[in-house]
Amino acid sequence: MLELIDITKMYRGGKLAVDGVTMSLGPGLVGLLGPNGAGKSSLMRIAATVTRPTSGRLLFEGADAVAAPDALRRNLGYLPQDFGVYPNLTAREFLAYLAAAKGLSARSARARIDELLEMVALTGAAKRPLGKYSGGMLRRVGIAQALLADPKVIIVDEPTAGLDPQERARFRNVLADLAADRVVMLSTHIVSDIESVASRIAIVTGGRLLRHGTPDQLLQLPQGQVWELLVAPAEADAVRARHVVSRMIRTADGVRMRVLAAGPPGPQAVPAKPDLEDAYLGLLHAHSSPATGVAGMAAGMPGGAR
Ligand SMILES: Nc1ncnc2c1ncn2[C@@H]1O[C@H](COP(=O)(O)OP(=O)(O)OP(=O)(O)O)[C@@H](O)[C@H]1O
Repeated sequence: MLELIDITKMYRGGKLAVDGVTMSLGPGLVGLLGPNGAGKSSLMRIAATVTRPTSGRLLFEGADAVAAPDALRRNLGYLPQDFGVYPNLTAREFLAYLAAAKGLSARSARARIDELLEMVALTGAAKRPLGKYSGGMLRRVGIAQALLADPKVIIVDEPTAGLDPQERARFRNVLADLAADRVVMLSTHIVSDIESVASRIAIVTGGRLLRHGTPDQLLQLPQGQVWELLVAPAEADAVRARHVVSRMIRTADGVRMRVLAAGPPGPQAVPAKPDLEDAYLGLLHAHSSPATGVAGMAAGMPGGAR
């Protein structure tokens, strides 16, 4: 439904924020995962037709959405990272104002706003001024405004930043429901934000798309290369210097470490079942240090995902 073809974005001053990204998105939730500064917001602004790419093509239902963005814009809900509200308006007034700006009639706007407030669990708070809302409630207003025109494509930029775990979970569930028959693109630098809800995950760093695949395909990458071991506190630094450590916990018995390595990182190491955090860290490491990267992770990906 939405295709990005060899997209690049070079800002004034020469910063290459997006470097040849190609991805094709159909219904489902795609999680754009990458560290700060990876180019996620730039890519999302391009997909939302807010910024023009320096080169490359953006197609919506096969038609050029850079030269003629209106068809995509009519079908788009976008929640930018720096979403602002009018603090003196209530949620209902704010949504009514935006609905009018989008050209919805007052009557259909009223019905739609009721439906959306219910969906994001804000019906009870709809008459309170937005200035009195928590961060999580404001994000939910942000999602409601993105859904006003019942879009086919929903783009949300780091929507869970600053939310508590309960709000994060609620937000994830709302987006997962929406993704049943829509394209939902969500960016984050936190693996757990998307691991339970994304049908596909795109890993980006330095403006490049490292991998785009299903969670199962990504999980294949560190297969056989994840280990757990318990070391004395004095040995932990040496292990960290040699290997990618995806987790470590200090316990009464020593330091329990989870390590990515082609072979056992120590005599007591036992193999562990890879998770997405392992796959993500392994890919980032293989990209930044291809010579020492975890075996096979810089090369092709099983399942043909890219
Ligand atoms: N308008 C701009 N002008 C110049 N450079 C920019 C501009 N916007 C972003 N950049 C730079 O482009 C790179 C990618 O930024 P971007 O915001 O797209 O990344 P991100 O992955 O969304 O990061 P974050 O999670 O920190 O928002 C960064 O180095 C950033 O400083």
